[in-house]
Amino acid sequence: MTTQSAAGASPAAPDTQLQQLRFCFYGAGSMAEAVARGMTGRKLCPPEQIGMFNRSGGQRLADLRALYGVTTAETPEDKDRLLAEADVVILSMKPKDAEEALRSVAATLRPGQLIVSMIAGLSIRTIQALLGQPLAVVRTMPNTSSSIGLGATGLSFSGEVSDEQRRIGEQLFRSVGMTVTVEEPLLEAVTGVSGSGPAYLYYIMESMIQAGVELGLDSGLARELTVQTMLGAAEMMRITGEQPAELRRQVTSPGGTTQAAIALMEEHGVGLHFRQGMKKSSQRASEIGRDLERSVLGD
Ligand SMILES: NC(=O)C1=CN([C@@H]2O[C@H](COP(=O)(O)OP(=O)(O)OC[C@H]3O[C@@H](n4cnc5c(N)ncnc54)[C@H](OP(=O)(O)O)[C@@H]3O)[C@@H](O)[C@H]2O)C=CC1
Ligand SMILES: O=C(O)[C@@H]1CCC=N1
Repeated sequence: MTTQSAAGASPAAPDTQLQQLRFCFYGAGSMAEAVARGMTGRKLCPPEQIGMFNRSGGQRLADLRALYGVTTAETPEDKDRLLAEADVVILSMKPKDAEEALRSVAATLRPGQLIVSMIAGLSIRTIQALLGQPLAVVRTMPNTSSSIGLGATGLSFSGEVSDEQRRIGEQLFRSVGMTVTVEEPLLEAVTGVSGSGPAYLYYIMESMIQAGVELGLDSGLARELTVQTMLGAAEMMRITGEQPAELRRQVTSPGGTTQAAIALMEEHGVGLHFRQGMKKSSQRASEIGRDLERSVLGD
């Protein structure tokens, strides 16, 4: 029943068509910066063709200009111009700000522009209702690793998206990592796995470093060992194609140290609670989407 496909284990080469396009990030926070940094790092298009604005302006926009060479806007007129001139508008505000933000630009956007949303939970149907017209929408769930070209992004397309626009959406996120295409309802699962995913791994690494220090290691050393271990384990899975259970078996000597650690973790339900936490992220995305849909569409 679902379309699920993956592309781009490593970022795609710059695309000549994307070089011509104008992008506008509506919202200039962590996620907008992560994708813009990936785009400029990969030379997806000349940096001045990437527009960005936020609510508060000031130092944040000055920093983004200095770091990435992007174009920013502070006045309502300049924001409107960036939006109106963009081929691709990337919605990058928090879900709580989306309703007001989208309604306020409904009259500025026009058919032919591609709307890319990174907003957790917000459905294509709700976006189109807020914009007051059935514009072409790519709903996505990226993650912060896009900033170094190692993102993982789930994509879903509205019926209005042309083949050309679909390619633009895919290439945009392939330029900052790998992409998977799924039916829209599965974007909540992508949120639980890879959208929130970097935070789980940072959380594990925080614990590993803390335990290393409690065991007597210098904190810098504990950090280096932890990072290399995480990198090595991820690369082992990628390069060997082995199941993680098999790779874990290879580390675990009967009656040895790893077995003692895993047995204690299992006894305390670490794996179970980890899975429950991931499902909670996905459920939360659904709740956010339902609340917005109810507020906008009254469903
Ligand atoms: N962070 C992550 O790891 C991921 C986030 N997402 C999604 O990305 C979106 C952005 O998240 P994140 O970057 O973390 O959030 P941030 O809070 O870092 O950034 C939100 C940005 O939106 C701006 N904004 C809000 N309202 C308006 C408005 N009316 N006009 C102009 N700008 C506005 C804010 O401006 P100001 O600061 O001036 O108020 C800020 O620049 C969210 O919807 C989230 O669900 C998706 C995947 C991963
Ligand atoms: O925490 C959040 O709501 C966002 C969406 C996925 C990652 N961060």
